[in-house]
Amino acid sequence: MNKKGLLLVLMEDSSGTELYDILASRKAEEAAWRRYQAASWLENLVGPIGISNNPSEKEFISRLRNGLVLCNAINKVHPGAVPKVVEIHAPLLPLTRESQPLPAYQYFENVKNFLVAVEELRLPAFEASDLERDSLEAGSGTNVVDCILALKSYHEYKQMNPNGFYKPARSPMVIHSAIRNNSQPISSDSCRRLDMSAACEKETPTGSELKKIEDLIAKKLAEHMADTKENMDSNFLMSLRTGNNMDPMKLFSDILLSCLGDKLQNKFPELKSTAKGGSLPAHSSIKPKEDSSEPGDSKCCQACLRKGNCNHRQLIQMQEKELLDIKALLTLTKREFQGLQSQLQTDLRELGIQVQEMSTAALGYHRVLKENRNLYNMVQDLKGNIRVYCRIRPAFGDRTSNVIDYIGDDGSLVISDPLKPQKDGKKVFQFNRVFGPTATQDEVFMDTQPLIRSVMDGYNVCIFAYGQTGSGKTYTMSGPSGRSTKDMGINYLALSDLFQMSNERKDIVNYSIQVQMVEIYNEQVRDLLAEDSTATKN
Ligand SMILES: Nc1ncnc2c1ncn2[C@@H]1O[C@H](COP(=O)(O)OP(=O)(O)OP(=O)(O)O)[C@@H](O)[C@H]1O
Repeated sequence: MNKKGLLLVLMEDSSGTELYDILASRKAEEAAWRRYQAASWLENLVGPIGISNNPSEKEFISRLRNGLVLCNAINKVHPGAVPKVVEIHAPLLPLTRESQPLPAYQYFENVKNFLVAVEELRLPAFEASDLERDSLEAGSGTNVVDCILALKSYHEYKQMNPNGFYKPARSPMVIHSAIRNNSQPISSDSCRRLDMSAACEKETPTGSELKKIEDLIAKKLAEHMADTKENMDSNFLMSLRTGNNMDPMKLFSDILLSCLGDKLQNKFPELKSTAKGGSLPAHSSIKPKEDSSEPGDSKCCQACLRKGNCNHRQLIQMQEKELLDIKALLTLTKREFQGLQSQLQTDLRELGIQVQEMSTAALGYHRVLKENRNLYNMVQDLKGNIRVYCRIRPAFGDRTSNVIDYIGDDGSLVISDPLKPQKDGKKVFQFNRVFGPTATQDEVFMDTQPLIRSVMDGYNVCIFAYGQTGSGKTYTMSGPSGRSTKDMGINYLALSDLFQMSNERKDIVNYSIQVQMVEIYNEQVRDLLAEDSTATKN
């Protein structure tokens, strides 16, 4: 079954007369309200026009028939819109053809000029004939009212936006008017049923009139449905067909909303809240956009719609975008962190390898050091565990005669006694090394110094001087008398070397150094550092 057929069945199933009366009553109320708005605005704009508070369509049209009020109004809204207005100086009485003081063509001039001006402002116009007939046809007054209310909207817009571009809004009533203009005219009798005038409001439509109106509504609804997508599903139609107990006005509203769908809701956002309030059937295929969101969000947006301002969806979208950015950043950071972790592990592995290599090198070094030490001490052994050096003290004063005949580099010493024959007077001695009278303290210590290192390696070493009185033992071992640091003897130089080497090896070996001073004199040993230095030991 096609849609038109469905709608016709629907209209027949509803109680026709009752539905028609309710529809007519609602439309009449709305038309009266709009006439009142148009008349009030005109009076505010151009002054009293002699019209009642609740004008009938006939009264309203008769007041505007000469076009004077309309021209004055549009000139107030848009100065100069109608350059030449035909003035009428007559009391404010209802104007019929008989009471018109000027020829009708002059009034027609005003109306024609007004309509031209309205066209130039791109506002919905009406036909001049809408004002000419005393017996009005259905919708004639509606067109005029629509035009005046559009002019009113234009005026209000221009007052708020002097330089703005006015885009005329189409209200459902304007749509209704347009439909009427494109359709065949409805009989004046039928139209009278939609009027609020006392003469018409109680009349009951005949069957043929009712059928005509029903056909017209069904045709227009079917045209809208054809223009839109499948806005009505079979469930909805079935429910309508069987919905005998439904409120007829609600039913009509549902049909309109279903047929016009999003197109109408987009043009008139206020219908969204109406639709959400229950006018749309729950099973309708037309769903408000908010229905797809969360319940809390929907409530929130309803509240915002009432305020005329809703930015929650935009905020949510922004937050979702930020969330995505943060997620991307987190992923990037995780990747960088993993890269750093991997790099750190590589560095640690390389460091471990280097430490291992250094440890191996250190072990090798210690092994080599030990070997070197062993070789060193072996050399010292080879040089002899007991070494004897000879130092010749310089001669003093008049004892200038020199008995030293020869000092060899190999430690040989030849002494000649001038008092004895040549052969018997010569004596040869052999030492490890012989230091002549000119040898310095440092030269003597140089040969002793390797033994100090042997001490630090754990070998026992003993150095002592032997000789007759005044031969220079004290001088060689301690140095010249007095506190001079110049020409220090072997004892001081050896101790200095000992502490220096101990300091160099402090990280490897902890040395403990003790000093003891004894004197061996006449076969007796005396502790020189003891408090009772007179105590002796044999
Ligand atoms: N190589 C030297 N050069 C210059 N002066 C020296 C040298 N050897 C010793 N003398 C001087 O000779 C003197 C005697 O030396 P020293 O006192 O050292 O002898 P000694 O062997 O210690 O005597 P004693 O056994 O009586 O103590 C000192 O005045 C000392 O300065």
